[in-house]
Amino acid sequence: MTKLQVVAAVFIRDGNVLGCRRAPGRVAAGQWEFPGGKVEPGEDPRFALQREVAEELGIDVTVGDLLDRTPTAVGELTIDLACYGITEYSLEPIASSDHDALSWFAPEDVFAVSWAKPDLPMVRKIAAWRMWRSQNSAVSFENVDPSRA
Ligand SMILES: Nc1nc2c([nH]c(=O)n2[C@H]2C[C@H](O)[C@@H](COP(=O)(O)OP(=O)(O)OP(=O)(O)O)O2)c(=O)[nH]1
Repeated sequence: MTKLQVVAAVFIRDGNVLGCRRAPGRVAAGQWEFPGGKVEPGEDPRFALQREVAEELGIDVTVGDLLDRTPTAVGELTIDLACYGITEYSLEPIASSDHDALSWFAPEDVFAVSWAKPDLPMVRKIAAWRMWRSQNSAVSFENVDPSRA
């Protein structure tokens, strides 16, 4: 089975998380995911994520912690998806070359849309951040502890 190493960016703004809808004509069009893409052979995953985000969203980011890494079988492929928190970004993401919609989701609203299957472990963690936020005034990377999700 072919394994694809894919990296994805979890942006947080005011406690909301950025989701992107794959544009018509792309693999898995219409599904929601995080910005990112495939790691090239021999490439550092964090560097790959910076490169993909720059290509797709046209912005520079600082890549923080690995929040989730789960391999998922999708047809004949295994998607080895690693999701990293983005700690700083040069500009607000507003448009993407690969997506036809960008939206910020509160943790309690993440399941309002249909996510790509490999993204579900990360999305479940985000949904669990609601409990964490209810004990704290705001969610941010400074006070989200991924081990609690
Ligand atoms: N970018 C991204 N891809 C994801 C996610 N979840 C998921 O299953 N995928 C899948 C879709 C694709 O099969 C693969 C990544 O492909 P891509 O098309 O985004 O990557 P890329 O920009 O490097 O590809 P390409 O257009 O250069 O061929 O991983 C996700 O959250 N973000």
